[in-house]
Order: sequence, then structure tokens, then C-alpha cells
Amino acid sequence: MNDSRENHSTGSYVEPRVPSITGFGQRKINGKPKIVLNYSLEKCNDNSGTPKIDVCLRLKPRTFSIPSNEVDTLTILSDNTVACSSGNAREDVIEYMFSSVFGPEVDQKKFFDTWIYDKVLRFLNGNNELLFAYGTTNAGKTYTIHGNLNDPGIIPRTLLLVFNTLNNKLMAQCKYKPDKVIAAHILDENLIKVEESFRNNILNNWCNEKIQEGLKSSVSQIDEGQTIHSMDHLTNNDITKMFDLIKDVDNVTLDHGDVFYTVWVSYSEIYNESIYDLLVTCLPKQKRTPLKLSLDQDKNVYVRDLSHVFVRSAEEAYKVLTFGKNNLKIASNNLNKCSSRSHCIFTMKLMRVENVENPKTAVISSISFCDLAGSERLKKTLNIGDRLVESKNINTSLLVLNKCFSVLRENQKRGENNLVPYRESKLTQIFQTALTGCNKTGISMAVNVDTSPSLFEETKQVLFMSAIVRSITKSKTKTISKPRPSFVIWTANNCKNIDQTKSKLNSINEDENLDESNTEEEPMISYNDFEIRLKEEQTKLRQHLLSEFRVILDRNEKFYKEQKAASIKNRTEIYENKIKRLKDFYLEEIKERDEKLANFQSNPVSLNNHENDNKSTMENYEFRIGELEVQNEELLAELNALKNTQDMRHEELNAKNQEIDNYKIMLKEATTEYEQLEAVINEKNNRFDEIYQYLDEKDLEIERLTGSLEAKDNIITDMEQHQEEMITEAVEKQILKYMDEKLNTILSLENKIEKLQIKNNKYKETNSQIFQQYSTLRKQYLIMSKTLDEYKNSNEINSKLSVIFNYFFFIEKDLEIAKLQKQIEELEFKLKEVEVTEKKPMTKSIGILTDLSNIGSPMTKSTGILTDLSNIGSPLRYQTEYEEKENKIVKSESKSVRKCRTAKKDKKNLMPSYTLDDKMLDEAIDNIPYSTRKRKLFDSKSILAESATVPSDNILDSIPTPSRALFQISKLRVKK
Ligand SMILES: Nc1ncnc2c1ncn2[C@@H]1O[C@H](COP(=O)(O)OP(=O)(O)OP(=O)(O)O)[C@@H](O)[C@H]1O
Repeated sequence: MNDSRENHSTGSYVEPRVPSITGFGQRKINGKPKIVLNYSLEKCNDNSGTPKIDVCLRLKPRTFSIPSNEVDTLTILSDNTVACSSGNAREDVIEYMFSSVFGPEVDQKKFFDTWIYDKVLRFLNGNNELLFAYGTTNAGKTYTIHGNLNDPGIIPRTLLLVFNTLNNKLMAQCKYKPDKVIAAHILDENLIKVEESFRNNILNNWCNEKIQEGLKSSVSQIDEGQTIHSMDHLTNNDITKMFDLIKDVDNVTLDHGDVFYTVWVSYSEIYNESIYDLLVTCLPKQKRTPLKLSLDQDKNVYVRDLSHVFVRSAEEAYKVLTFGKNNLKIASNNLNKCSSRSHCIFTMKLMRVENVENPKTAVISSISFCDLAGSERLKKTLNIGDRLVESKNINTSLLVLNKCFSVLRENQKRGENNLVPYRESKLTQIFQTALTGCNKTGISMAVNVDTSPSLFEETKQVLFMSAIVRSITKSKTKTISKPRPSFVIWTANNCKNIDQTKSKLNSINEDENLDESNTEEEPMISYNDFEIRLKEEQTKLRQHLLSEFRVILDRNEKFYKEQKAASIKNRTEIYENKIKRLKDFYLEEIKERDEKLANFQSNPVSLNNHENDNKSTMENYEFRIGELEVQNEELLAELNALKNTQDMRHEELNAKNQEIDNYKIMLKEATTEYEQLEAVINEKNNRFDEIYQYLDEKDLEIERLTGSLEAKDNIITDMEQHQEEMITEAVEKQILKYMDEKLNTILSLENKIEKLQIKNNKYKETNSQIFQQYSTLRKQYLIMSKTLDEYKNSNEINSKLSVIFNYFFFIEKDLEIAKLQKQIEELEFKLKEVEVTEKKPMTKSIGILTDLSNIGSPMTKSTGILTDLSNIGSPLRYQTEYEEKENKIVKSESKSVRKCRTAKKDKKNLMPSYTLDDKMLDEAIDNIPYSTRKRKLFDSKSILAESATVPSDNILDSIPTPSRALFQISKLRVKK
């Protein structure tokens, strides 16, 4: 929609806007302002994808540039939409959409927190970020990037956030240094020294400068609100104060494990289409050496030999930046006192190293801030000489940047693959890798605009470009080339590095005219076949260059042809229109005059009446004609100017055609070479495809193995659970079994106790029987003693006889007592035996019981049982009771036995000399005649027992010895 109109409004240095006269005939005279274009909204909806580039708009406060009576050219409609109008009611109003719109009231902190903070976090997490500040001159780009001492911009805030976050994880020594895009060096002692001295050189230089300046800043009284441009105006104190102002930045915690970080910064500028290292100082009047661009093995573009300085704090990094600013090209123009004359790029590289002592892997991320020089209108900046050349270069590089974005957008829109003209300017070439999306760089663009009506055209152009940038969406299709992993490639140290750094230190700049393709250093890891690869890369590069040349030539040729045709057509139309309008106008005027003349001739009275009027009308007409003639002359002058411009364009076109012809010749030569190389490239491509396929297969295998590993892990977890359950079950079973065993033991013990009780009862019975027997014997003994007394008292002879009888009776009784005694001894022995045999199981059972009581909680059951057992009355108690009773019996027994024994002993003592042996006794008895009563007495012991009385102990003393008894008996026998 309205494409032609858009084209008209997008005039620029190379593609001139249609001269203002064009608008003359096209202006709407009446009617309300009409929204004619919602480019961004419309295009984004078309594509319905996420914008690839995060584009925000920042408006400069009007107090700085616009007189209060002028109307802003931009109106903020919402958080992300603005309307653009010249303030002229007849002009169209155009709406533009951005990711965010920051009004003039938004300060640096809010801008940083809202738009930059997340990007810095992504950088800290290993992503690459690229931030552009884009806009017309004096629109506030440098202010946004650097800010001032009162309100620092995004770089100081980023530095503070980064160093506050890394804090104690920063390496003290610069042992590891990033190289190219994803490579890195491990520096040896010498290289570390060189790096340190380069760094100190910059930092000390900074301090010396301060001393020399004698705190110049305080004297020079720099405006604190002025954008910071170089260290000449800064002191250490200023920097500390500035960082103090922003120290309340929200810090973050990184969870990357046991890693350490190093931070390196670089600062470069693209001035007049050459790249310069801002951290390298030149001797006075010495020409600066431009740096070359190179490709690494992954075709990532990098600036060869650009210095990187190791920094340990935000302050140090900022000092390095301000040191670089000293070398920056700035100049004053009609619009900006300190206008940037170059595009400058400040880059911070973060290197995350794992296993610091012996690093195998590391991750490098970078964040670049590109402060683009402002697009300029020569008419307004009034630049001449060097400034004019700078302006042209600035505008050209910005134009190429715009072209790149336009081609990217068109390619996406039409599904084409037209070559993007990155190589047409150094600016686009440097960021080619980021813009193509090869290393997954997050690109952001802060569009700064000055809402002054005098800059309406420029602002409109900037907004239009921003809309195109924003309409480029993230590609959903898979890229053909696989992105490399984010790990760095450790490259070998070589003397070249030392030399390069030394040369920087000595500020000796050699003009190295190296071929861009011949720059690679030999990597140590993964690329042993580097040399072969290098050749391949060279071939590829040539091929790439050839194809790019061809496309550029074709496109340029086509572009200029179209431009020429369109321009001629436009101009023809414009001039035809203009001539026609002028013709019509004058015809109308003549017609009116003729009419009036005719009226006057037909009515002479009115001629008199209106003579004076006509006079004045004529005067007016004459004046008007004069005006128109002047206007006509002006227009003719403008026409001539335009013709001149057209001629200039023709000349330019011819020059370009000449250039194209030259390119064509080059192309022809290159085509031949290209065809030869194509075969080799195809072969290599096939090889790469195979490798990628192989890698894919390996990836799949790893995925499969990871899957099976997970499955096995699950099985092991299940098995472990099962095992645990089984162990618990087994333990429970064992406890139950043990309890059962113990219960059985208790039951068997109970049985034994019962049996013991029975035995005990039996013994008690036996004991009482023995006691009864003993009592009977005692009774008999007492009876016999009584009888013996009676005998003694009644008849002496009888008593003497009875003594003899008793003597034998006693002998018999002694035998009986001995027998009983033996029985008792046997019983005692048996009792002891029982005691011994029963005590053993008892002790055993006591042990078992103790064991049982020692068993823990699962034995509560057995504890119950034990309590029951203790209530039963232990077998030991029975035993003790039994023993006590037994002892009593034995005691009482032994008393009587002892008595008997004593008596027997006494008897023995009494009758030692009267010992009667059996033979003598038998002989004595034999001598007693059978007929006698006495002999009967000897024959019938039972009769004797019945009639005999047991002699008392004192009676025994008077008992005669057997020999005496025999003697007395014999005497008796003689007497009779
Ligand atoms: N948002 C803002 N708040 C306060 N002052 C601002 C703001 N934006 C710009 N300025 C002031 O406007 C002036 C010009 O800004 P600056 O130098 O940043 O412009 P520029 O876009 O970088 O210009 P050039 O492209 O010419 O270098 C400075 O004095 C700056 O302090």
C-alpha cells in the first residue's frame, strides 16, 4: 500500500528524495489529517513472527532543541506506538510501532532497567548481545550509550552490573584470553606479563594524565550534564562518584558451578570506512593503522589484531573506555557541538572457565555497544572539507546498513535468497555474523529521535528504517549450517601474539597488508587437519567473494538502471505537470482579463465608474505578474539546479557503469577460478554433510543411550525398594522366629519347673517318710530305754542279763542307725546331685531369661512372659525353700545322729579294753546250755526286743564289759 508514496518520502544521500516541488501538486488542500500508513503494524501482522531485532524508540527532551512555540513531530500513542506528523494539517500522519517507546521524561536508570537489564543477564549467561544506538545527528545516541556524570548511560550501568555479579568469581590473573570469535589462548608467564604491562600502560596513562591535568576537570568546570566524551575531563573521583550514583543496581547470582571468569574489553571505531583500534595510541602526526577484517574457521567475522584489555573492575573497564575516547573522532557541526564522526564499538568479552587449573572447556560471550554516527543532512550540518567527507562516509555506511535490513526483509517477505550487501561497508561487514544470526547474537536497536520539526524529514526516514528493521522476524526454518557449540577452542600461543602486543605497547603501527583469508592460527584441539581446512576455507572464501561480486554487480546494475528510468520518468512527469499547471494558470488569467476587457468595451459608463478600480486592479495584476515571473524564474532556476543534479547523477551513473564494467571483467576471471574450485567445494560440502550426518547419528545414539540409562536407573531404584522391603520382611521373620524359639524355651522351662516341683514334692515326701521312720526309731529307742530302766529297777540279775541283751540290742540298733545314716547320706548325696543337675539348667534358663530381657521393643511380648514367669515363683525359690527345709531336717537329724555317734564314741571310749570279738562272743554263747532261759534269750532276739527297754546314757556307764558279763555268767553257771 502506498509504496510510491513511501518511496518518495525515503530520500537519502544516494537515493535522493523527490524535490519539494513534487509535493506541490500532490498536496491535499482540504480535509483532515489521514493515517495513510501503519507500516510496522501492518508488516508485523503480515509476518506474524517474533521480531528478530528488538527495536525501541527514545525521544530526546524538547527543551534541548525545540523552541516552545513549535509542535513536536512525534506523539506517543501508547507504550509502543508513536504517530509522526510534520505538524502541518495537510500532511499525512504515520504510525510506527516499536517494542517499547521511551518518552523524553524517561531517565537513564529507567531506560537501563526496562530495556537493557535482561540483555546483560543473557550476556552473563553466555549469550552474545549487540546493541546499536541509531538516529539522526544530535538525537541522543551517545547520551544513551555513555550518558553523563549525573546520569550515566548504559555502558557504565552494564559494567557495574557485570562486575557486581561476578564479584568473587573473577580471576586475579589474565591467564586466559579470548581470541577471534570463539577461540581462546592460555597465556604463559611471558604473555601474562605483556598483557599486564599493556593494561597498566593504559591505566597508568590515565592516571598520569590526571596528574598532568592537575585535576583539570574541576578547573575546566565541565558541564556535568554534558555527554562524556573523553578522559580529559574526568578524574578518579568523578568516576567513583558516578559509580556511587548507580550502585543500587539489582545484582544477580549466577549458578554456573565451580567456574571462574575473566573480562576483557576492546574499543574500536569505523572512521571513513576504516577500522581503528582506539586503545592504541599513536605518536603525534603518525598515521593510524587501519585494522583488517578476518574470518575465523566458522566464517565468523572479527577484527584482526584488535586489542583486548584485561579488566578487574567496573572502574578499570570504564577508565579503559575513556582512554579510548581520547582517540575517538569527534567534531563540532551546526547541530551538535560534540558530534561523533565515526561509528564506535565498545565490546566486553566474558570468558567462563571451568576447572581453572587445567581447563578443558570455556564459554565466551560478548556484549557490544555500537554508537552509530548520526545520519546527516549536509544542508543542515553545513559541513565542508573533512567534515563533508566524514558525512558522506557516515551516510554511505548507514545507507548500506539500511539496504542490508531492507534486503533481509524482502528476502523474508518474498521467500527469496538475494545476497545481503554486508560487504559494501565496514559497519555491516563487522556485524555480518550477528546480522546473519550465525552465532545466535541478540540484536537490539535503540532509535533516538529529536522531535524538532526542523528535523522532521530525517526523523521520518529514521522511523521508516526502524519499521523495516522491526519487521524482520526470526526465521522459523532450520538453518543449513549447524551452529558451533558455545565452547571455545583453545589455540596455541605463538610469538605472533607477543609481537603484536609488544608492538601495541610501543605504539609502533605497521601496515600489515595481509590477505583476509590468510589469517588463521593453528588451533590445538579438534583441528589437527587445520592446513587442509585452511585451503578449503580459502577456496570457500573465494567462492563466496565471487558470488557476492556477481550478485552485487547485477543488483547495482539493475538498481541504477531502475533508478535512472524512474528518475527520468518522474522528472518528465513533474515538469510536464508543472508546465501544464503554469499554462493553465496563465490561460485562466488571460481569459479573466479578456473577459474584463470585453465587459469594459461593452459598458463604457462602468469604465468611467470603475476607471480608478481598474487602475488599481491593473496595478495588482502587474504586481502579480511580476511575482509570477519571479516565481517562474525561481522555478526555472530550481529546474536548472535539478537538471544539474540530474547531470551529476548521470555522471555518477556513468562512473558506476564504468565500475560495473571493471567488475564484470574481474568477474569473468573469477568465474573461471570459481568453476575449478566448485568441484573441490562440492566434495568438501559432501564431507561436511557426512560429518554432520555422523554427528546427528551420534546425537541420536546418545539420546537413545540416555533413555536406556534412565530406564535402567528406574529399574535399579525399583529393585532397591524391593530389596529394602525384603530385608524388612526377613528381619521381622527372624525376630518372630527368635521370639517363637524363646517362647518354646520358656515353655520347656515351665515344663521343667513343673517337673522339678513334682520331684521336689517327691523328695519332700521321701524326707517326711525318713523323718517318720526316724521318729518311730526314736520312739522305739525311748521305749527301749524305759524298759531297760524298769528291768534295772526290778531285778538286778535280770537287769544285768538285760544289759547283756541290751548290749547286743544296741549293737543291732547301732547297725540299724548306721544303715539309716547311710540312707540319709545317700539321700543327701542324691539331693546334692539333684541340686547340681537341676542347677545347671536353672542357670542356663536364667541366662536365656536375661538375654530375652535384653532384647528390644519387639520383645514386649516376652517381657510380658517374663513378668508372668517372675510371678510364677522361680524354680530357684522352690529350690531354696526345699534346701532350707532339708537343712532343717538334716540339722535335726544330725542332732540325733550326732547324739548316737557321740554315744557310740563314748561307748567305744568306755570299753576299749573289753572289746569282744564275734568269735569270743559266739564261744561264750555256745557255752550257755541250750536248755537254759538265757540261751533262749540269745536265740530269740525278737522276744528280747519286745521285752527290752532302751538303757539310758548314764546306765550304759555301769554296763559291764562283755568279758565281765561272760565271767559273771560263768560264775552264775558254776553256782547253779
Ligand atoms: N534523553 C536526553 N536527556 C538529556 N539530554 C539529552 C538526551 N538526549 C540527548 N541529550 C543531549 O543532547 C545533546 C546531543 O546528544 P548526543 O551527543 O548524544 O547526540 P548524538 O545522537 O550522539 O549526536 P551525533 O550523532 O552527532 O554524535 C547532548 O548534549 C546530550 O546531553
